[in-house]
Amino acid sequence: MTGYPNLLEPLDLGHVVLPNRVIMGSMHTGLEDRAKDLPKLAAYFAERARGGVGLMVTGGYAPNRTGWLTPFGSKLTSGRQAARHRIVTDAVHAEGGRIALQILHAGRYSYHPFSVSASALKAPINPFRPRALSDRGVRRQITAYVDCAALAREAGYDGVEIMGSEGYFINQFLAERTNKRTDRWGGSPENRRRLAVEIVRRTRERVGNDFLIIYRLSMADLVEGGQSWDEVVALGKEIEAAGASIINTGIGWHEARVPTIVTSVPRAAFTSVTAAFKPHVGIPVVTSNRINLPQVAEEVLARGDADLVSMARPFLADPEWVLKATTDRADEINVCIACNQACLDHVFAKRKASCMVNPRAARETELQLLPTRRTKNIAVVGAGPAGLAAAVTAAERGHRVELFEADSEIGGQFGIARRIPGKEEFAETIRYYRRRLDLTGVKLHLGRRATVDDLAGFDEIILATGVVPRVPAIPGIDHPKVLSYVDVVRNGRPVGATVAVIGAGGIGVDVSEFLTTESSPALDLEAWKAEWGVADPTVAPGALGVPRPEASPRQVYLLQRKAGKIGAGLGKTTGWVHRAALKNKQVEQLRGVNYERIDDEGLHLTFGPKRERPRVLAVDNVVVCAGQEPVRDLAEDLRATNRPVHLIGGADVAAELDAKRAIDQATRLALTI
Ligand SMILES: Cc1cc2nc3c(=O)[nH]c(=O)nc-3n(C[C@H](O)[C@H](O)[C@H](O)COP(=O)(O)OP(=O)(O)OC[C@H]3O[C@@H](n4cnc5c(N)ncnc54)[C@H](O)[C@@H]3O)c2cc1C
Ligand SMILES: Cc1cc2nc3c(=O)[nH]c(=O)nc-3n(C[C@H](O)[C@H](O)[C@H](O)COP(=O)(O)O)c2cc1C
Ligand code: SF4
Repeated sequence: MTGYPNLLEPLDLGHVVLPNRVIMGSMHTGLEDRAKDLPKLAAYFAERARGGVGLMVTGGYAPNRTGWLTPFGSKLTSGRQAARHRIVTDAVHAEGGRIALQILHAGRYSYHPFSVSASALKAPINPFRPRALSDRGVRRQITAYVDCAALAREAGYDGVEIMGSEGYFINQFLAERTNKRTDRWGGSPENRRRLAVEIVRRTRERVGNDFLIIYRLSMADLVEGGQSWDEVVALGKEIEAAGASIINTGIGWHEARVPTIVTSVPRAAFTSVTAAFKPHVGIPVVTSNRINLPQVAEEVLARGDADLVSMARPFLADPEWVLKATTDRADEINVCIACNQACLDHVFAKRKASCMVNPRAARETELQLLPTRRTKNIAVVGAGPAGLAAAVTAAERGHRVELFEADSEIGGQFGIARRIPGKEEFAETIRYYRRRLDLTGVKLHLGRRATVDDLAGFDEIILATGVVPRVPAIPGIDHPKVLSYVDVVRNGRPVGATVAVIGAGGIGVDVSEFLTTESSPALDLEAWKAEWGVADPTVAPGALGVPRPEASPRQVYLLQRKAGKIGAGLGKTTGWVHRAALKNKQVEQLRGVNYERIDDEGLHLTFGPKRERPRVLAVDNVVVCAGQEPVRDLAEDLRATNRPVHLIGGADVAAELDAKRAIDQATRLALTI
């Protein structure tokens, strides 16, 4: 018996028994879009089925061209396409798994000029204005859903998930915000619900009773004009009566200005919403978002918040999540740290999704971990993310690996990142690697700055020596009030009440959050809800309240030379959250500045190419976050002795917030060395 009795309890759904309470939530990876990628998708899902997840849901497939999220994206509209999906469903079934296909009609979120919706109202996040559907047009969309579900059945899927949340087509009919119709598809709440209910009812009629219909129901829209709680509950009841097997939780429309999945969102932040909904229906209810560890999932289920938990990104990070939980190896789980860097940010950039902490995700056929044919003695220098990934992967393949780390702890800059409020999850990656070092038998030398002599006798030398903060050439940069981000965040050097942060890249943004936050809202759900204005959905429509951020203990100025926006290099899904957080904390952002000098008076600035508008910021401290320099001394020394070296991670390319590249590069090297 493991410590997760609720999580691992089977669920009898009549015609099928799920072996546990874990669903892998829907994620569009980009492998759905082309037939030639289906074998890769099959390998991706098969690996996760082997890992023991109870039920998986594919990324969204449009039921017709108008519902396409992007032109030539994923859709399931013909028998020929359905036949090709057999490779996916057979692979999953061969591993003893179950898989449902998600039907997602994007409505006004469709990124093409032929989009349709309830009304001709443009979404704030899409330049294309949709066409309002006629009555016949609405009926044709319903038929498309039903046909798509029938094709999914023909393709061997165990069910479908009807995507009714996140602001997509069905939501656009449900909410007053986007449905201004006066016919039988709009006006009253009953009329607005008609589309969703008809889709489920007619799908059940068509597919029969031995096929799962999951309905993803938006329980908290998090936008003005969203559904009231009474409407949410009434919808749930009607969806159940129409024949759904399971109701899944959807949180927040894409256009909402409340973060719902980034790393600063507390774990299991929205399960109370599912808990409020669950008593109103008799079918099993799934909860979702930011559940990443077995103990978190277990607590959610033990509290009775839901019958099942859906985890999406955690299965990118670790396909064996369930297997490890079941076999008392939770400490071996590679935890999703909710960075979005290789998954959602890739999808938004029209790249195929993967995972920062698991570069093999959705690359299973390409990046295979095969035992080495010739065991080598390998030295890895530096136990940051790059060195750790290289060391454990090489050792897992059968090499003898020694890892040298100058610091007294492993983790490199992740040891700094984890101290940023809202980035505590980064500690999980360090924990994961610590465990994997033990399991793979890597010989770790902590507190040992490797020298050329230490590296004699190894067949291969991998240098992952990382970076050091760059010191900009500003007059007065050696003034005692000047500190580096390492001094402040890692070494805990005292900082005064007014501070200027030089450099508004990812680290400058993080340091500003560090300086303006006393206790991390990510660890305090109520404080986080207050900061972002997340209210009780049973009282406030759409769960929208008034944001009330805690006052900052400091006045912080965040400065950059460039005129563009702060944190411009941050991902699309995370950058806006950081910018909004800094605004909440009244961090003054100054762009297009020239740093003239630093002295007892403070930081002297001018603005623009003509060095105009001189201004002195009378600050107690200046914290420098002005980029990094690669640490390559050892590489140069080794090359001078004609020893070949592999340079990886920050030591190879000193870019900010670049762990994704570092881990990917390290893993690929170790898989071939
Ligand atoms: C505040 C902060 C927030 C961040 N947030 C993110 C984020 O959200 N996303 C992201 O992708 N990245 C983020 N990063 C950057 C990320 O941490 C780095 O890109 C990543 O750590 C680079 O990995 P690395 O292994 O190449 O180098 P490092 O992490 O710099 O590790 C290098 C290691 O080598 C050791 N070393 C150096 N020389 C020797 C020697 N001669 N012998 C032995 N050991 C040696 C060092 O002590 C160090 O531990 C953040 C960084 C900071 C500081
Ligand atoms: C790369 C990516 C793609 C996604 N695509 C879909 C999708 O096609 N349909 C959907 O309902 N949700 C999609 N989601 C949202 C997830 O299903 C889930 O709600 C979200 O990631 C939060 O859960 P998690 O914290 O367990 O990842 C996607 C999420 C990610 C990260
Ligand atoms: S890239 Fe980041 S958010 Fe996405 S699955 Fe991996 S760890 Fe999680």
